[in-house]
Amino acid sequence: MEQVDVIIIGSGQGGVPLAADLASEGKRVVLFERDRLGGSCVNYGCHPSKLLLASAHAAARARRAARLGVHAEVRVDFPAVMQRVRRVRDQMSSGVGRRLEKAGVRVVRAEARFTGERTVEGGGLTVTAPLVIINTGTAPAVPPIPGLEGTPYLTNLTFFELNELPARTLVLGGGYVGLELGQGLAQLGSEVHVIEMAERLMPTEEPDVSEVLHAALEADGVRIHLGTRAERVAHENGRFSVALSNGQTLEGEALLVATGRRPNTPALNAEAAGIELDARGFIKVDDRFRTTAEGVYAIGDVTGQPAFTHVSWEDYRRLMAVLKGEARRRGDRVLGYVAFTEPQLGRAGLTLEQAQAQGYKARAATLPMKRVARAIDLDETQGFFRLVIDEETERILGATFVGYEAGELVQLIMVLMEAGAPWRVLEQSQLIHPTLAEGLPVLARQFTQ
Ligand SMILES: Cc1cc2nc3c(=O)[nH]c(=O)nc-3n(C[C@H](O)[C@H](O)[C@H](O)COP(=O)(O)OP(=O)(O)OC[C@H]3O[C@@H](n4cnc5c(N)ncnc54)[C@H](O)[C@@H]3O)c2cc1C
Ligand SMILES: NC(=O)c1ccc[n+]([C@@H]2O[C@H](COP(=O)([O-])OP(=O)(O)OC[C@H]3O[C@@H](n4cnc5c(N)ncnc54)[C@H](O)[C@@H]3O)[C@@H](O)[C@H]2O)c1
Repeated sequence: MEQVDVIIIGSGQGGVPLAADLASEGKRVVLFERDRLGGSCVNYGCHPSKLLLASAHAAARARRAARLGVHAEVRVDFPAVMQRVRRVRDQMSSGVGRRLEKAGVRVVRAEARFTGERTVEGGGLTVTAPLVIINTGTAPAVPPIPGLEGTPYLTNLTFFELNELPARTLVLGGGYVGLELGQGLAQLGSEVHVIEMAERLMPTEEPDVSEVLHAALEADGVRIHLGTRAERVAHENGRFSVALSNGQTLEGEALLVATGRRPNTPALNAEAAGIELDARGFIKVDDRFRTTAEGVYAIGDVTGQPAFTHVSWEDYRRLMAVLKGEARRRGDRVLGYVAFTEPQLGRAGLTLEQAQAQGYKARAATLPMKRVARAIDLDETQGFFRLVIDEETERILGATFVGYEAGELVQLIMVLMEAGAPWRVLEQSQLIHPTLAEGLPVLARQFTQ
């Protein structure tokens, strides 16, 4: 058995910079990765999906330009779209490999499992270290639908290998993955059906968010089936047929399963190292990323926190500070995220309902995008800006922006929240005309009434 200084399992968003920084400090670092370097975001998540959406949105915007008096004939070269997706993805993944190599990290391309306290085995190597960091992320959770197993259904792991645009695509799940990829495929020319078991799309978001996204997807030709589940799947002669609990049967050449995630912990043999998992199999950590085993830390999606790349990456910075003995914590940060649908959903902090449930004397103001001059200029008037404040402290508690490029704008609110600024800062700001951001002081002014 070899002794090293640090073992990292998984080359996810936090694991790679941690490995590189610690190795650059002169530590002997071994990193295990069983799949492609760079984790889900680079290979199967954020980037391949946003590369695909860049093409899809270009097609949709070109079609929408007719409303502005500009008529374009749109022809999608799907193989070229997918070649670009894979080319850029591969460049990003190779870049991760070069970064690790340059920093002097010893990369073991194999699945890792614990064999004892802070002792890990993989690829024929057994190593032990005083510090072990788990960054193993999540995998698609595939529901046990009769007939599904053994069919060539797609998940985010296989979707980006598509070479031909499916004439009809059935998407199971109307959450982030289902809506981004479902709308993207529709804009590229597939006939898309989204099947969601909840009564609305994006059921974890506010109801009027679901309404705007529902209308936008329908306008792109997506057919939406709510409050229904797939009960049986069959695949014959290259065609899927999915029997729904509402009695309908849908057919398609592709079936994308996007029904949520499960933690990558079964292979870890965590109990051998004294690492406790929660009831859903995520690794239990405290506010300093410590697992129940001394010297073993976990970061990123595998801890069951909101599953976003920037959260995992920020975990890396905070864990580095914790390891240096600084009084840094895991939880004291503003959570924001974006769904890259068209229009986008940009979220920061708490919704009104969440704030009230936490005991705040919360108040919300909403401004429809059709009252923002720039949105009218662009003919992009779907959606709204919503701000939630604490009436007692005047602090901003959260925001929901649905609209054109709303994901860029919501970050302005995140910075104000991080600074602890009161909503009056927004209200008093003279922002630039005509921009979308100019709507924000108008929104904040509602609190003066
Ligand atoms: C389709 C899709 C689109 C997304 N888009 C966005 C987006 O736009 N923005 C955003 O912020 N987030 C997005 N996400 C979420 C984002 O991808 C994750 O939150 C992010 O990758 C953080 O992951 P992580 O660092 O926890 O680990 P991951 O990136 O999941 O990496 C974990 C790594 O550990 C490896 N591993 C697992 N078990 C073992 C083992 N036993 N031994 C060795 N290696 C192991 C895995 O192979 C993997 O490479 C998207 C996700 C999906 C599925
Ligand atoms: N832009 C982004 O940042 C981005 C994009 C994609 C994914 N992600 C991350 O990845 C995570 C996973 O995304 P996801 O879309 O896989 O999960 P999700 O939890 O967002 O959505 C899954 C949806 O599937 C539905 N569902 C579950 N089982 C079903 C069934 N049997 N039949 C029909 N519907 C069913 C759920 O009600 C839910 O609406 C997200 O929560 C997010 O954290 C982020």
